[in-house]
Amino acid sequence: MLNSSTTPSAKRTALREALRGSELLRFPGAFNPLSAKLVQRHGFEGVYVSGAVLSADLGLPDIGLTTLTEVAARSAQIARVTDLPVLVDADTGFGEPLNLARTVQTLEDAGVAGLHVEDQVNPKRCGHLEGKSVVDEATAVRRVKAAVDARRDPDFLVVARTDVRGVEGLDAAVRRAKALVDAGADAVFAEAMADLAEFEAICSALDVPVLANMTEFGRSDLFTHDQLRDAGVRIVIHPVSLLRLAMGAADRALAELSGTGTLAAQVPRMQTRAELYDLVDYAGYGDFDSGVFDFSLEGNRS
Ligand SMILES: C[C@](O)(C(=O)O)[C@H](CC(=O)O)C(=O)O
Ligand SMILES: [Mg+2]
Repeated sequence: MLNSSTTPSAKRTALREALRGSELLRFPGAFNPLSAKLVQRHGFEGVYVSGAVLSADLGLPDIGLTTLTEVAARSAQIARVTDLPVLVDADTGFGEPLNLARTVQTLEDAGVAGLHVEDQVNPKRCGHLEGKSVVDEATAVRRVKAAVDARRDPDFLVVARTDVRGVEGLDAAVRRAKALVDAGADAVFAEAMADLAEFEAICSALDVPVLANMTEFGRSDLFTHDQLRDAGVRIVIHPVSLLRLAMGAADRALAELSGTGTLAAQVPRMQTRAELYDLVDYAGYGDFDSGVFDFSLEGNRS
């Protein structure tokens, strides 16, 4: 009922603990708090909050237009309803290193377990597109150092994302990643690796966990969890997948409604009222106060 049953600090500690093991941690991207609940229900290890989803949700392109306030507010709403650790896309940190320090503390206050900050030049773009550029090593290192130094909870996870692979190739990406680890990064987000061999190479070159991004319509093939685990990857995100699926379904349904005047044929594909009520735990509210949930769904169409 209401919120997560555990504290932000406990979620961070649990994530640290899980990263000390050897399992692959799977973080689907939630496009709202409700979908985060669904992610937890399906037994995943964490929830990802994607910048691409957050900006698309606001009807904006993913080019660094969203603000820290918007990202923190959405992240807090999502973190509040799940017991899972939440990892947030902090883009380039929302400013200079000092802003990045503030970003870390604001996201700590939002109750999330960690963030990733990338080494792209602002305005940033999707890491799987042409034409992105990266900052020099000193600037990238300063970003990560600022993030690491600013955190007050030592378990808050600072993931350094490097976009160097798509710009200068794998060797340069590995060199950049090593510099970011030396600067204190807890993990490395290896963006836009071309194939599994590249994931293997970067995983074996680093002694911190590596994150893989299985975004659709990107540069990397969609490897399975088994393939990624075997390559040494420790965290996988599916950042935009649920939004793409939901929007695809909404688009098709609207076309059908507009064309036929009814959604009756779509009903079998919908989340049912009972499923929705179960996910938001109406019953728990009824246990707390029987006056709140004293109706039955009997007699409703299923
Ligand atoms: C991971 C990512 O940063 C995101 O915002 O979700 C994007 C995803 C995408 O645009 O497909 C990325 O830059 O890869
Ligand atoms: Mg992003």
